[in-house]
Amino acid sequence: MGYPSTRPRRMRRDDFSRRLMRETRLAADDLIYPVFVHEHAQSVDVGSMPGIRRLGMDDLLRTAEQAVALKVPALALFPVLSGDKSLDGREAWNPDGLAQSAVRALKQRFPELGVITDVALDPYTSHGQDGLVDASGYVLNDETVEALVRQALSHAEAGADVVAPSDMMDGRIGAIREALEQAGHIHTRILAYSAKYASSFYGPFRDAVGSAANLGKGNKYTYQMDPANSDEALREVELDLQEGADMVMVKPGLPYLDIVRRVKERFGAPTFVYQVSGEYAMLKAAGERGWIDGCACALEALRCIKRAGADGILTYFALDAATWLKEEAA
Ligand SMILES: NCC(=O)CCC(=O)O
Ligand SMILES: [Mg+2]
Repeated sequence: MGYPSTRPRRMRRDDFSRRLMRETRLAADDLIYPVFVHEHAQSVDVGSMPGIRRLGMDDLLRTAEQAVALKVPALALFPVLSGDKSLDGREAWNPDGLAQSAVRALKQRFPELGVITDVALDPYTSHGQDGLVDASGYVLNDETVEALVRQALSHAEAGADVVAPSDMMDGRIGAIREALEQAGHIHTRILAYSAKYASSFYGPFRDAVGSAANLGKGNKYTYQMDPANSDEALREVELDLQEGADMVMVKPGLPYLDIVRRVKERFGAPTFVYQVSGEYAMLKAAGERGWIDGCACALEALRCIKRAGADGILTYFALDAATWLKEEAA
């Protein structure tokens, strides 16, 4: 027999056999669209995230309509406050606050669209941290958890389908789950940001929600995870699942796919990935300069996140990607 004895290229030769042996598929069903909503009627561009705007209520509803039409299953809502920031972030659990009002408006118009809310204090605190701080600036765990419980309950009462604690306090999933059960919100899902790393890729997001100036030179190293760690992510995910999380998340995405793979293999739980603002900004910027094919690279990144083990992806490309996928299939 001649050399080579095996020819893997046979299966790659034609489109039909490439399609037959494709191991994973990216679909609109896999995508969650993060949206920024603010109090003003006019929408405003986010400079460091081309194509992304802080939405006024009308545009938020228009965006939701597009998501429904493209079969994107859910939106993740991030409020941008201009005033009302305080040391303890109390606006976070105002039943008539921006997030709560946006949830009500969305669920009323688009009951079939999943609405995910962010549970964390950073959009609401004058210091830009995700929780309450002591005199030295240290983020207090148990006091913060109490505030997060109030915030999560106010979201559930407004009609949120999923509450997503993104704060990384210890024990908050258990506390929120117990409070939801006691209040009769037995159907409210919890998407836990379980392995959220202290990443520099969040920069454009902090511009978008306007917490960058509040945070100043501060950092989140005392609660978000060290990018050097992997075993710690498994311990965090295990705790959140024990405490009652329905879904877990790894964040950011592309530089953390080893974590995604370990989490999915170890626990087999619904596992989500947040392709964060910095990842989006890099792809957009290089695409706009013509240095890469922005659309092809975005779809490739999303496919790789899926291949690593993600069941779904929070991505600022969600609507674009759903459109491109539709065009590909046509
Ligand atoms: N809770 C959301 C974030 O902290 C940042 C997400 C991003 O950078 O896109
Ligand atoms: Mg934890």
